[in-house]
Amino acid sequence: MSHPVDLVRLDQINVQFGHNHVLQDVNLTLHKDCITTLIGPNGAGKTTLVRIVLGLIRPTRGNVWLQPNLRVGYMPQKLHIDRTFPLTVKRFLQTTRVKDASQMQTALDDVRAGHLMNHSIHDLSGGETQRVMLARALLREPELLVLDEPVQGVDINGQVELYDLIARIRKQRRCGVLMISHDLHLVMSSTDHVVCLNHHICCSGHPEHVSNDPSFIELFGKQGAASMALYNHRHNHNHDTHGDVIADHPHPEEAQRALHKEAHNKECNH
Ligand SMILES: Nc1ncnc2c1ncn2[C@@H]1O[C@H](COP(=O)(O)OP(=O)(O)OP(=O)(O)O)[C@@H](O)[C@H]1O
Repeated sequence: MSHPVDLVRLDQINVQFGHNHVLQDVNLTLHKDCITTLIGPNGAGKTTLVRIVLGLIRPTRGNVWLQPNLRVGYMPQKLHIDRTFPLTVKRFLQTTRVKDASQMQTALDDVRAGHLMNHSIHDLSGGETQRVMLARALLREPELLVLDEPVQGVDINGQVELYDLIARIRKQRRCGVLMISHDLHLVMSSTDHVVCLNHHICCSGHPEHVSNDPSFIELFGKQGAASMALYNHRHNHNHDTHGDVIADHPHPEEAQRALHKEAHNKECNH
């Protein structure tokens, strides 16, 4: 089992805006080749935590360590470009330091948007816009990719595709990924590590472990938590013609327990 490579270490991070204590004693380590997803209710401090990682704000208290010269690719929540400002995808990608056409084409191909190079940025669908923003973040050849709600404004099929794409990019590039998500169902299959944040870290770990954690259930309600547990239920037992579980196969609960154990061992592929 190889040792995980740390990209970012946050130690006892506190952030206060006036009297608003937004982050309290947050410890978080981001690893190479590991997708970490931040989930939590509105106003929980997720974007604030991401901004700490990006160095956009300083914590009121606590330490931030980044691997020296860490290359970070950032995909913001939304693109704010005036519709009256004519801008092609190519020109948008050129707003990075990269001007090389083949590099831009590769980044677009990697997010399955190779055909959009000369399209106007204003005419793209929600899913296409997110892909182009992802391509722009990839142009930095990031060792850490930071994605703030990457599937916002994308229809449900597009959301599944985007999460698959992110998982594939991680596999290809072996970068670390930090993303914020509200998609309690969808995120489960494409993340290694979930951090449930509500000003402090309520619970964290492998998605299947977190979905059964009492503090997670308290935060998202039984229904939300149960739907995720259901989503994660892999059908690793057989039924007879009446629908009963066949005895010589593991009972679902036993199988689920075994799965948790296996999942703990496999977290972050290490
Ligand atoms: N620069 C700032 N100055 C003052 N207050 C801020 C600032 N940035 C964020 N806040 C406050 O901090 C709290 C957390 O905001 P943040 O955007 O981190 O939450 P979030 O979990 O990302 O929310 P959402 O899911 O709604 O995007 C909010 O109450 C917000 O108003």
